[in-house]
Amino acid sequence: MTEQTASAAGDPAAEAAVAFSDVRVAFDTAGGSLPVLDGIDIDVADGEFVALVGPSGCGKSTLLNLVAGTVRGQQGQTSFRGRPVVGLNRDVSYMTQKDALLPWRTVLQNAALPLEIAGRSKRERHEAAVGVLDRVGLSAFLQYKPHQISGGMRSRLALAQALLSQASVLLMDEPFAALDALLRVRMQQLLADLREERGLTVLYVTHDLTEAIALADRIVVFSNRPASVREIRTVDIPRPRDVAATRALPVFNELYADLWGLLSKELDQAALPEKRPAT
Ligand SMILES: Nc1ncnc2c1ncn2[C@@H]1O[C@H](COP(=O)(O)OP(=O)(O)OP(=O)(O)O)[C@@H](O)[C@H]1O
Repeated sequence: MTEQTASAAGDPAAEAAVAFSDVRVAFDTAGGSLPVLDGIDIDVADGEFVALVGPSGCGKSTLLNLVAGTVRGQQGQTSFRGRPVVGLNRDVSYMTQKDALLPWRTVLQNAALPLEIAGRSKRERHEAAVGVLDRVGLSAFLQYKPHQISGGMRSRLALAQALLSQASVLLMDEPFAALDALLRVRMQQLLADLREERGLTVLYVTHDLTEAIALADRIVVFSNRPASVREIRTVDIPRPRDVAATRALPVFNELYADLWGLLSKELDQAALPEKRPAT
């Protein structure tokens, strides 16, 4: 299952929706230069779902920021559909850890925003937004403002917004972390279904290995910061998937144990200095 290159098949450069080539990123901080990404090489094929897992703070969100064009590396290249990302990338939909809902707009108006920006008619916007809000379970809250709904509802609204954008590439940073277990599985299923329907490419950061296995075609495991690609695993579960049912598959347990072992090793290494006996 291990792959040395991150391309799914064939010529990666020709197929890649997103490509990181020897990307290095360091941030200037009060304490000096903080190396975050260390020579990242990953190709994400068009229509592929790639989950990014790794220790907290290793640089996963930074990787999404490179694709969104809000961060630039000091070395290497991040490409989007064959072209280097040099400024804000408006061809992706980015669901960040903190939602960007407009407080003065209703749930319906927030959801429809991407369609408004795309110049769709009022009627078209309304119909599409109502349909997706229904699928995320918010149809009873169309006229509410963001501060009037719960954290979990806000993240479902942010998901609706992302799904209503016409972008074919979704960047998702722990999008379902605020949801309870049952709702999380339902939203994962919705994402999996829409991904099949629309052939979406998804780059998905998560700390939840269950979620990574249930949704992804491949899972990239990162090292501690500065992050390098530790391993890439292919998820050999046929699609379309019934998200909840994936957990009962033998391959699920095997992969979970494998990923858990890889991540535990990283955490152990990060903890090494504290493990040394006091002298
Ligand atoms: N703009 C910035 N300026 C300075 N440091 C930054 C900046 N953005 C991120 N960092 C630092 O870079 C490191 C990696 O951050 P990042 O958010 O990419 O990690 P992550 O793997 O997504 O973390 P988590 O899993 O906890 O969400 C962290 O130490 C963070 O403090």
